Amino acid sequence: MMKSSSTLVNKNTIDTIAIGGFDGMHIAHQELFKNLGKNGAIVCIETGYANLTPKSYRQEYTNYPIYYYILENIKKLEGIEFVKLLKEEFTSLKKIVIGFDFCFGKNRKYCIDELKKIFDGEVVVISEIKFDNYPIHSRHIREFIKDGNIQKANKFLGKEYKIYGVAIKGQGLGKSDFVPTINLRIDDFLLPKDGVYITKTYIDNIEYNSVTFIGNRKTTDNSFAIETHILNKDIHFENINISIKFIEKIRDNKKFNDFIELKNQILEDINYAKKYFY
Ligand SMILES: Cc1cc2nc3c(=O)[nH]c(=O)nc-3n(C[C@H](O)[C@H](O)[C@H](O)COP(=O)(O)O)c2cc1C
Ligand SMILES: Nc1ncnc2c1ncn2[C@@H]1O[C@H](COP(=O)(O)OP(=O)(O)OP(=O)(O)O)[C@@H](O)[C@H]1O
Repeated sequence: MMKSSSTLVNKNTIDTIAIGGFDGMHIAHQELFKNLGKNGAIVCIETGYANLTPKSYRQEYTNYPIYYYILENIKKLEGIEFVKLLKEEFTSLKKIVIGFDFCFGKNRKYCIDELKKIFDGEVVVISEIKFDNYPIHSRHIREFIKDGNIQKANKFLGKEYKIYGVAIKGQGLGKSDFVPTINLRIDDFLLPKDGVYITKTYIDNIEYNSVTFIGNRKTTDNSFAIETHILNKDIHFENINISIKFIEKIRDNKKFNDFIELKNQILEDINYAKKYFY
């Protein structure tokens, strides 16, 4: 199926929609999308809290066009008004796909039964999807990421957790005293717990194996940094868009007694990552 941007699709052809916040576009969200059919679309309610796939980054994880609605603008609607809005927006609407816990409208007082009564088309309800008996939800994935439990987060996401940022100027110490790194500024995305991670880094759509450090550089200037070292390559960039996929946490951030100790540890981290990749 071709990827359909919402700007390219004729809204009047859309006959099925899935509704929700869809931060992370995780495994359970993808189960909903399986019911969208040929002329489906995703209606994404923007809470302002999405930080796994903020803004329009969700489109990367589906071929269906996504239409964004700001929660603040629709949360006071009565049930009838909400359904009327959907039918005005999608004039061929026949089917709505939602999860077991979907509620909407003023004070979230309208849930599945009300939707079935108000909407004159089909309402498909997906029962709670779990992984190893644990319910899959964006809020749980955020907690795994905040704990550095990347492997579990990735299992729930159904893909490797990916963040986007911009390369910025560093201290200039890496290349001379440690290993070369690309320093990053990350906005909007949830950062994994401070520490060192096995990662893949994407620059100009090229994938590089890497290790990434997140945290205060306790051993040097104590300032907060996100730095990625590309394995087996000495490349340096600034002001370029970069994305990073997290694979596994290697260790916590640490203060070392001197630069030599830190350098030795960084080399060990690199070796650990190389064993994963090669
Ligand atoms: C794989 C890796 C692990 C790192 N681990 C630590 C650490 O545990 N503690 C710390 O203070 N700094 C750590 N750093 C950050 C270094 O202090 C940092 O790369 C160095 O200060 C150079 O910074 P610059 O790129 O801004 O010049 C790590 C960096 C890398 C690449
Ligand atoms: N585990 C799940 N099983 C089935 N449906 C789900 C599941 N999680 C979410 N949904 C459905 O997917 C849609 C999007 O939900 P939502 O954005 O609230 O996801 P979520 O992962 O539950 O997020 P949060 O943890 O922030 O509540 C809703 O229709 C919701 O009912």
